[in-house]
Amino acid sequence: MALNMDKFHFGTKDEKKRFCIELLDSLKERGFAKIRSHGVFKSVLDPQFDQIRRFFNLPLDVKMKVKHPAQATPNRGYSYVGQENVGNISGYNKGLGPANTRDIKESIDFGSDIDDLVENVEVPEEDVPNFQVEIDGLFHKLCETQRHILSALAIALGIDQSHLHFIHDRVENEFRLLHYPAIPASELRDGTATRCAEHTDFGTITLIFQDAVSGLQVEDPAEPGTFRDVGSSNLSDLILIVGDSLQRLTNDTIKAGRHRVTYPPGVDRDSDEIIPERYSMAYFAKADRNVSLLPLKQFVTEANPCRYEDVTAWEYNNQRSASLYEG
Ligand SMILES: O=C(O)CCC(=O)C(=O)O
Ligand SMILES: [Fe+2]
Repeated sequence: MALNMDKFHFGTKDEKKRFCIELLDSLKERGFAKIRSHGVFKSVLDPQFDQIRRFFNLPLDVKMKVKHPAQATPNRGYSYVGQENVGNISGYNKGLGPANTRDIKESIDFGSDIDDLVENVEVPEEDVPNFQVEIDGLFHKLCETQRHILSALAIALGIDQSHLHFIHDRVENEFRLLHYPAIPASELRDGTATRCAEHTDFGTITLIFQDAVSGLQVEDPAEPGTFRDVGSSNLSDLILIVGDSLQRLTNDTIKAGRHRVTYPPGVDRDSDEIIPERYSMAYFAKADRNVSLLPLKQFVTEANPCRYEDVTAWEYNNQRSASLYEG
């Protein structure tokens, strides 16, 4: 069931509080939360998905004009199918070292226009008219939504909202558009290839929109190893997943949601059925690079001693990203 964010903005004091508690409960019980009325309207998302389709339908040599730079982070620009393999970190997460699963996806990443570490890689106007201006607009809109969600989580956790905002002050977030090409179901059968291998995200929170094909799955926190489908009956359902940085800051009070993208619900894995192409958008909120991810003092008690070492958001991000990219 989707939580209605109107209750947070316009509800009574009790309704607002209830929204915050239900949000936190959903993250703890299901590993994700689904949110409606989050401020990004269907009338914006529908044409945005069309624009994303236009970009990925361009010939490869045109997409390569905005290719991902050689350095792994921060993520900017276009990554071709096979360039990033999330499977390399699935094993890392479990302490097993790199795995060998290919991701069958292509993506393009953007940062904020005030990020002074790197320039944004911009899609030229002649390749997809209005693309960049709309992406920049959506980036800002999602940044606002992210701030409201952080406020709601702070209320539910009983911590200072302004502190969570302060550590995201420099907007060092990343916005990723993804295309998963159509493939025969049989290509995923032996496990050497997938759409996006299981992983946790590195930042604080991730906001995802997916098209009707679905295929996103989140691990059931109560049953590690069991992944459950997260369908989007409505294109504007926002799926919220917690990343490693927030798990660290809260000293495991909220755990990062392990997720992956695989067969859409209803596909017969033993057939040669073609899995339709899929498009999604993922907005990764990140703590400012210089912020320490040492657990906040409110979450460190005698019963729950500090579980993590002092590492900055940037150091952590780079440790995790190092194994992701091919070139
Ligand atoms: O495509 C999706 O729905 C999720 C993608 C994802 O998990 C990621 O890029 O980190
Ligand atoms: Fe992810």
